[in-house]
Amino acid sequence: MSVLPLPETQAPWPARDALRITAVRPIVTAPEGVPLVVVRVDTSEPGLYGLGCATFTQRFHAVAAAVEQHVGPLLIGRHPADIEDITRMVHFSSYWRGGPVLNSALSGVDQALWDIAGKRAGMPVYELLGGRVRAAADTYLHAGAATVEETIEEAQAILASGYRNVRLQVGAPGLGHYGSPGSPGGYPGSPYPDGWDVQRYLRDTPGLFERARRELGEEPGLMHDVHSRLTVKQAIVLARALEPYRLVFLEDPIAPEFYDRLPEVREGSPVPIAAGEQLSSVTDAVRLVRDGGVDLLRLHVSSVGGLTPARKLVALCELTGVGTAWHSPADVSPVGAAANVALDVTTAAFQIQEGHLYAEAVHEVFPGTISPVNGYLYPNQEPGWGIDLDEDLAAKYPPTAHLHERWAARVRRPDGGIEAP
Ligand SMILES: O=C(O)[C@@H](O)[C@H](O)[C@H](O)CO
Ligand SMILES: [Mg+2]
Repeated sequence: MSVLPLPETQAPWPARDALRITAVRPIVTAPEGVPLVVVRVDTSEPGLYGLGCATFTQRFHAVAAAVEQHVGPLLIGRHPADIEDITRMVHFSSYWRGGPVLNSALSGVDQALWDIAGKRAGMPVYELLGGRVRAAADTYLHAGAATVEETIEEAQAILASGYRNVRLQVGAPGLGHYGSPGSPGGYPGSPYPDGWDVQRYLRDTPGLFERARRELGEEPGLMHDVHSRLTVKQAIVLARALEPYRLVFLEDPIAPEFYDRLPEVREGSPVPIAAGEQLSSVTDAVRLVRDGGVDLLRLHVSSVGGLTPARKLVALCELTGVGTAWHSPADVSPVGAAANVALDVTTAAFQIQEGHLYAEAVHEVFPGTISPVNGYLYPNQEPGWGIDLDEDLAAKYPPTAHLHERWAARVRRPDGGIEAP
């Protein structure tokens, strides 16, 4: 990358001091098999750098190239304090803007700049955001097995280890089921025997929750992820069938292509609707909140462009009575997970945080990775995100094609037609 500042991308105001951005680069690493993309922004002050999450695991090469070739050079020579201006400049300068690739790249630099801001101030990012309104973020883990019995057992183990909330998914015939193992050849007489059958899913899912309430009791918070493959009416039928089990939320009932119909789903649903992890447009997220499409907004913070746009959406939620439940499974880096927690503990809109127990290798590559304590995620107390990246170790875990993408490619109905995965 050229180290020469581009005159056009510099601020038209004098910087307060001599600090400057000197380098921007992506680091891709897969310590638990999931390719994670992190951006490192270096400055003219020795030892002062920031890390940001740019993970779009299904298209990680494209994000890395966007950072390396397009976004990074725009930042050289800028003072790292101008986060708002820099991110607007990056966003608008491509003219055709947004989308998950460019927004993930933008998120990487944005979060890295917040990390630098925290390090300069000697404050964790949550203090820069105005300080805490709660001590920690309550979280949930996933239970998902081939049978109802095994799923309940997994849930029991999660609850026994200190969590109060658990997401339940149960397997079904075929390979297209989300969040739990299926079985090949589930529909032997069909054109595509590994297919996924919506009627079977609509029949099985309420049974899982009926059994869960019976065996887990009334106390645990329960949630379920449809993974975006129902019609509006099917979603309402499912939501009504789940009413007796008092879910914390029903997630992604319909595909993002039909989000303008989410208000209908929400209107007809007796359980809270959570959606938004697939959004890569701030404007679309605003519409979702403004038009009554969600009880809980579920951002993948890097796909909307980072902390800067996310905190504005948080404010919108807070001011309009909508909750937040950020996306954070294995395909968010520990830096992104820390950004989630910073938002969680600084807004009254927060409801619940998706949690993931990172493999030991992830903790080694990213010292400071937040671990839940009794099911709560506490923000790090160190300046910035409080998370580092051991690049030598990261290089020992080269990325390969992500399994999620290969799974998604064969989600079809038994008749062979592709489903939104
Ligand atoms: O809510 C969730 O954790 C899932 O929807 C995953 O994010 C999705 O499979 C992509 O990794
Ligand atoms: Mg989901």
